[in-house]
Amino acid sequence: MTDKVFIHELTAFASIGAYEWEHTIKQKLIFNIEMDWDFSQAVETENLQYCLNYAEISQKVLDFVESQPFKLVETVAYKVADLLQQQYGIKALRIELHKPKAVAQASSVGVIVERHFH
Ligand SMILES: Nc1nc2c(c(=O)[nH]1)N=C([C@H](O)[C@@H](O)CO)CN2
Repeated sequence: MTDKVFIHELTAFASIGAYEWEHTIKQKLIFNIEMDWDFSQAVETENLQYCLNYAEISQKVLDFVESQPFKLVETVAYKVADLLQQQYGIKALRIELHKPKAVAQASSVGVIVERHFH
């Protein structure tokens, strides 16, 4: 059995792009994040302290992504995965990162990173 906490369509405005002109603007990045987490202690105690707090993680990701420039979406996805693993001890996660305006003819483009740390 695997329990998961998810965050869908978390939207950041970031300095992101491979080209110099992209760093004169902010662009939208949208995250779908899924994180493995055993719910049993939280369910036994009904205590938020044993949860993977989706509100706290959402803010952590936004603060990280919006506070510094990045060139590639791959880098953002890798660094967010590392951040979540290191700060919360998440054992497995999946990050889907969209840069929706990057290709005019596509509704969205981006990358998917999956990690299994155990
Ligand atoms: N795989 C990737 N392809 C592209 C990226 C990227 O980060 N990863 N970035 C760009 C440009 O920044 C683009 O979004 C702006 O035109 C192109 N391809």
